[in-house]
Amino acid sequence: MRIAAARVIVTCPGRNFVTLKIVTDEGVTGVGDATLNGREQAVAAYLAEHVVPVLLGRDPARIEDTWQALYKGAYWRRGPVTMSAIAAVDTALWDIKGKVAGLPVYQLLGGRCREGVTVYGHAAAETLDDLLTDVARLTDAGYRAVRVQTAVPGLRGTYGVSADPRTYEPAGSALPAEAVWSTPRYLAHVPGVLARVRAEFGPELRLLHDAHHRLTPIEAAALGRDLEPYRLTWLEDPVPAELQEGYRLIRGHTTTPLAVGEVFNSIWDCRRLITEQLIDYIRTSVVHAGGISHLRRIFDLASLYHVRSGSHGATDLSPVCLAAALHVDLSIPNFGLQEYMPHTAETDAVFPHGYRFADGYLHPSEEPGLGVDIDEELAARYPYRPASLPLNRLEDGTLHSW
Ligand SMILES: O=C(O)C(=O)C[C@H](O)[C@H](O)CO
Repeated sequence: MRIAAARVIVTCPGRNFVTLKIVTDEGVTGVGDATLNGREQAVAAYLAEHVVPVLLGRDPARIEDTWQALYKGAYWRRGPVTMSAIAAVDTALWDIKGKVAGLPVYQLLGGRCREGVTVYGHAAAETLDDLLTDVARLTDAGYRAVRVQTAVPGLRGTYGVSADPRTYEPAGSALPAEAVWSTPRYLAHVPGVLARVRAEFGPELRLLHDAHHRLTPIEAAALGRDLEPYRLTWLEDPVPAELQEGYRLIRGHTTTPLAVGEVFNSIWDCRRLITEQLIDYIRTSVVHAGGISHLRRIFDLASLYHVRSGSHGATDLSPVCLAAALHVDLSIPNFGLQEYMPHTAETDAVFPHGYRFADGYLHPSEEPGLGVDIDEELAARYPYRPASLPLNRLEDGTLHSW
């Protein structure tokens, strides 16, 4: 069997997604997500110009060899654009392999390690009372783990809080919108929020919080300490992760578990944090960390060091990525949690899929392959719309991490 065609499909059913569809000379197809929020066209061009020509005529069964060819063959290794493009190819080839074998991909990865994939949902609101209502919405729906974000009084545009709590769309305008940030206000506000949610919902509900790369290590250490009484499952992205020594400093001061990795692209970004046991959850995703093959490699390394998976799963990762993530989640020994934000009805229609949510768990499709596809005709009705992630400024105007 040979790869006969590979199509790059950019569509915007409410938000932009980039999908690669590989077609073999025997008519078997596979799909892979290549969406990089706010930089979609860079990956689309990388795929169309530099990857598709290399794929044509290759044996689709040679997944690892193709991965190595794209990684080593570029010479310019790693980075989000390259690794998202490689991810799309890798994911599509696993999809094809599953279809050819007549098995869901998780069976090819070693089979089930659990009955379902525990997911966490997102509760977010402007006020504490509305937040409690939103957490209740999720627990009523069966979620066992909830990420909790609120607006910080006095600040415009706090991360994670949108007008409609059921949607999360940070890339809301063609050019970057600007939000305002104050670490002192945030640090004064958040512990009270978690205290109230814990008091209201009791000890069983797993609670998470995302600082979204905004703190310094010592600020994060103080927050981690303040949050200890509320027994978080994790504090996410406490500091920008370029300076990984920062995690040692945080670790030295708090037992609040730490999660990071959604912006990481390769095992090399994760190695130190994992092998020095500076984190508890690694949040790399299929789409941004080189596909199913490379994600497995990262999670295998993590398993040696008591680090569990906690894959990124915001709505800017397409249903193709989520479907693939579930096959990985089901088959690894050190699964932790999977992030889950349901996509809109328009997105779900463009990406028909067989995964389903029940009682706090997601279950992958039992169809051969990944159990997800793209309806190309429908996708063509939603042309690309430029959309940028926001900027964040301190109250005095200084640019800060968003
Ligand atoms: O899901 C999360 O934890 C995020 O932080 C989501 C990111 O802001 C989002 O994927 C950026 O595109």
